[in-house]
Amino acid sequence: MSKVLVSDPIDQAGIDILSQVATVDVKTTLKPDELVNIIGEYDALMIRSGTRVTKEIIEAGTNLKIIGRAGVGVDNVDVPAATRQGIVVVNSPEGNTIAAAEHALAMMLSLSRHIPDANASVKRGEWDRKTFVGAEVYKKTLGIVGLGKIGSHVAAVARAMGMKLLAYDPFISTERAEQIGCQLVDMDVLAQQADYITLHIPKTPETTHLINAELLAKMKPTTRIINCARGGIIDEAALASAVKEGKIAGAALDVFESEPLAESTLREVGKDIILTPHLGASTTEAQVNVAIDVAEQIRDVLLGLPARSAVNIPGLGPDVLEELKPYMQLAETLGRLVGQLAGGRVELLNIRLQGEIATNKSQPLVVAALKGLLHQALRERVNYVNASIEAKERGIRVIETRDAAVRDYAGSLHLEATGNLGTHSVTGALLGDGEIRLTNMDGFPINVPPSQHMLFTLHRDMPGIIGKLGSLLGSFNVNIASMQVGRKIVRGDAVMALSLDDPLPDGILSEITKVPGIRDAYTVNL
Ligand SMILES: NC(=O)c1ccc[n+]([C@@H]2O[C@H](COP(=O)([O-])OP(=O)(O)OC[C@H]3O[C@@H](n4cnc5c(N)ncnc54)[C@H](O)[C@@H]3O)[C@@H](O)[C@H]2O)c1
Ligand SMILES: O=C(O)CC[C@@H](O)C(=O)O
Repeated sequence: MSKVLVSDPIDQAGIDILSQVATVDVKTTLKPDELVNIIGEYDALMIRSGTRVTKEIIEAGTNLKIIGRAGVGVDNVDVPAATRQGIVVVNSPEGNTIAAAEHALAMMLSLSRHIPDANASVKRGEWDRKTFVGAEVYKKTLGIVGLGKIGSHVAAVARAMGMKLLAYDPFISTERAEQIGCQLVDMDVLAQQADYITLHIPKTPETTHLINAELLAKMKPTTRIINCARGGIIDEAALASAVKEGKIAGAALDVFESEPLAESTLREVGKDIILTPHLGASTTEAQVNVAIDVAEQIRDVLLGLPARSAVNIPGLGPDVLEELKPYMQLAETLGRLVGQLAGGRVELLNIRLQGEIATNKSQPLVVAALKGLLHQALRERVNYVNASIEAKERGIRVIETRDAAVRDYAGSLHLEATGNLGTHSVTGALLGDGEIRLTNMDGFPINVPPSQHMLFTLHRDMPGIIGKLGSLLGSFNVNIASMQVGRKIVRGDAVMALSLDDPLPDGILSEITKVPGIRDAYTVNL
């Protein structure tokens, strides 16, 4: 049975799902060196934001197949190191969207009305109404930095509260922003005009210290900033000075450059800075959502199925996976087949996507074909995560073409592999019931389902050849399950595709090519 380590507090709903397929150990107080020492035992690791999954931990995780982040941000995982080792990294892109958006809105209102300090003063026995005079958000301008899932929900609620909306997001179209009721502007305009600025972007090299002393200097003295995205997007020292010196009115922060927040000038500023301990996703609802979402993906990967929200499988989002899932198996099967037909060292793989799969969302099919192609050499070491890297490192050139006009099946794939032993090609399609059909081999039309053990021959189409091959296989105690001949012209060249109940014994291929008329024979195990 597989073993899963849960190293941060995760809702029981997630543990229950994992327990269906694995032994689950919940250890939420491990120090980094303790995690390095035990991670080798586990097939999967499930975390929240508390565990930092470093390269050292990943390298010690020799059995790891998947790291599941119960939340959005994967900045606490060394994703390149995981990719290199073929470990899938998944997250829950939507499970805590509402929770994080509502926390940002709560922070905005709390900051405007001094709720945390007013509450503390009443609890101290005071009744001070002068100190806590606030500001309204109605008719004020909210500048949203990052108009993704959380930013869009914040926009919808803020609009309903009567706020005017500006947004900065270089990756969002003007039409999309207008749909949400936002005017797209550049960061400087947003900084100069907004009364409230809320951040909903990932932390990347481009966004680190996006809010710095220079930008703070452009803001109005009445501006308030909310950060429920990631620590480090704001230069904390510059922010603390700007609020202290009255250059801006205040800030509400849920996330910090280093967490837990150590000694910091942010604590010294008083009622105009509100701090919460990374609570954006901490609602009962969000924790159930993310736990279920990520646990289901870990379960699927441990069962050999693809994950719907893998962050390190190029192009494979949930919507794409839904559409391409049936074709992934086809691509991998054809990759395995053509790799074994080509034998030796493959240098070039031509992939043609035909019919309904000839779209620009087809990159996962290329990855699946490469995974199949490399299976012979790498076995279980190759997977959807590292197939492209492994192919590149082996010097395999990949050429991808698309032809939507081919309509003999709804969608079909044609793979041609060229290596030091020659060139071979296969085509395959899916039938209406999802069954795979091999429809062409080396240019000869066939119509056979793939099977575990197969034999292909290239021969001259002449009487008696099938009988001789059958007798030869019989003499080696190999049972034929099905057989089909594909030819272009009568008595010309032909291929034979045989499904066998047993693997071919060593040495039989050279006997097969001694049969008069048979030029070549290839054994394939799928
Ligand atoms: N505080 C919490 O507990 C909590 C909870 C959930 C999410 N988060 C964080 O909130 C952030 C947003 O999450 P989301 O689900 O909305 O993500 P998302 O991917 O849906 O949206 C992010 C948006 O940022 C934009 N963006 C990327 N780089 C940018 C740049 N350089 N400048 C401006 N915009 C840029 C993208 O185009 C995208 O629209 C993430 O950092 C996530 O980790 C925090
Ligand atoms: O795990 C958490 O509580 C925080 C999650 C949040 O930061 C996220 O990026 O999803």
